[in-house]
Amino acid sequence: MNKVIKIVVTGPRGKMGREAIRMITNTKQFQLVGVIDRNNNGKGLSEIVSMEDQGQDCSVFTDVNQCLRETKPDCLLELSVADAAYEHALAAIQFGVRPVIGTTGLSQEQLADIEREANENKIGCIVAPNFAIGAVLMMKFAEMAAKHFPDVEIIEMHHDEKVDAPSGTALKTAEMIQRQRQEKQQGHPKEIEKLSGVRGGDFDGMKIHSIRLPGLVAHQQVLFGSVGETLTIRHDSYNRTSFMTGVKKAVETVMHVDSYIYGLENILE
Ligand SMILES: NC(=O)C1=CN([C@@H]2O[C@H](COP(=O)(O)OP(=O)(O)OC[C@H]3O[C@@H](n4cnc5c(N)ncnc54)[C@H](O)[C@@H]3O)[C@@H](O)[C@H]2O)C=CC1
Ligand SMILES: O=C(O)C1=N[C@H](C(=O)O)C[C@H](O)C1
Repeated sequence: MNKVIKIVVTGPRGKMGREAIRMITNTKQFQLVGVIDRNNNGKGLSEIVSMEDQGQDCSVFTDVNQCLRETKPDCLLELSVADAAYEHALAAIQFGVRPVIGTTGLSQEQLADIEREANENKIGCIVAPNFAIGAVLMMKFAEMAAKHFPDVEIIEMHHDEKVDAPSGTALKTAEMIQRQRQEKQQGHPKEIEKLSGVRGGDFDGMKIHSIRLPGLVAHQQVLFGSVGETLTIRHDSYNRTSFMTGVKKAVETVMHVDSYIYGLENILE
């Protein structure tokens, strides 16, 4: 029989945190042993979130070190904000706890530190800018298309509570396209922005456009253009349950690896 995986969730009052707690509670081989919240140290989880459809209560911590010392988890599921995620991930690795990081907005330097610490300490760590299987396929398809279509623009659309722009998914998509695409500065060489920022952010000559509106969840279009044709690859997450298959897969997988992995595509068969 498989061993039960003991999990600490960060950001338990957040949109992803609440969904993840529901998934963990409904998964036999997972056990929620603690949560890390910005406030509410010493309270019970049931005092800070509605536990209607959830069976497992646990303690709330604000200090990551105290939480890891007292709860002794196998995995830290990070779903809060970038700077806290960095601190939580490094602390987890020091305690021998495997981080699964869904939080986006971490800098390249922060990710490089986490990668180095995980690899030096031989602790499995998975960073997944998007846990939705369809989003991972969208990125892979975009990477394939980029070999044939060097002209590309990325439009990502999210709810207006999102703090980081561009999204982690858009950045990861651009990185994957960059691996295949011939170097190219797109658009007219003498292009003039008459309104600042109107052509979007520049990633190695590719443009990324970020849209924020109430009503949206998480959506992205990758548009390729060539002579007389365009190709559009689009993914939509309509709710946060869409991310849970990937979260589950990442938590199960991180228990069997001893190094840093960036991107869910690297663990899907
Ligand atoms: N990888 C993926 O598939 C997905 C990633 N995300 C990312 O996950 C993160 C969370 O997203 P949401 O749940 O939508 O945001 P949210 O704003 O609803 O929740 C974030 C929570 O983190 C908490 N928090 C802030 N500082 C903290 C700290 N120091 N310690 C513990 N908790 C702290 C906040 O109080 C809040 O409850 C974001 O970075 C988002 O981009 C979101 C959806 C999918
Ligand atoms: O904040 C969100 O909502 C999401 N964040 C991730 C990102 O930045 O790519 C994943 C998904 O797009 C939802």
